[in-house]
Amino acid sequence: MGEKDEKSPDGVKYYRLSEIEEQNSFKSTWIIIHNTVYDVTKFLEEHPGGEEVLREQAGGDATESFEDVGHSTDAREMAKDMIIGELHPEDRDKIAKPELVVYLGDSRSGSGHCHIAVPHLQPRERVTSSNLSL
Ligand code: HEM
Repeated sequence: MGEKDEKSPDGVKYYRLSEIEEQNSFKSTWIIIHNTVYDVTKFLEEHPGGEEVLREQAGGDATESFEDVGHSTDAREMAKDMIIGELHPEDRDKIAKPELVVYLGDSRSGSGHCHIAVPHLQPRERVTSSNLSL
């Protein structure tokens, strides 16, 4: 069945983003965290953070919200049981967001801002005032 049955060399199931986006209902709720696909349908009611926050991310990329909460090691272990596969490599760019947007005011133009998006920085490499030299 073509793309739907694609597997990586080590047998991991790949899902296309379009398939994942359809799993956003009570019957089936999938979320993506770090390109891994989780089926959280049965976990919704048990989630200590509530089912609403998971629903909001249903069918899409929840990496940022998941990391913003600072989930415990226990939570990460729990999540492993819900893994059903991975986001297809060709679709990964579609959910990649710039990690940092720098706003530089330009007093000469007077018209406001210069936006520089810096893509593909991993969270642990997030630029802070201590390692950013302007
Ligand atoms: C498979 C995915 C997930 C698992 C297994 C999981 C599990 C947990 C667990 C065990 C806790 C209790 C605190 C801790 O141990 O860190 C928790 C708290 C929380 N989770 Fe998740 N979570 C998941 C995804 C998410 C996502 C995607 C969001 C946001 C959209 C989220 C939002 C929260 C919030 C806000 C709390 C804090 C509740 C509080 O401190 O009162 N979680 N989660």
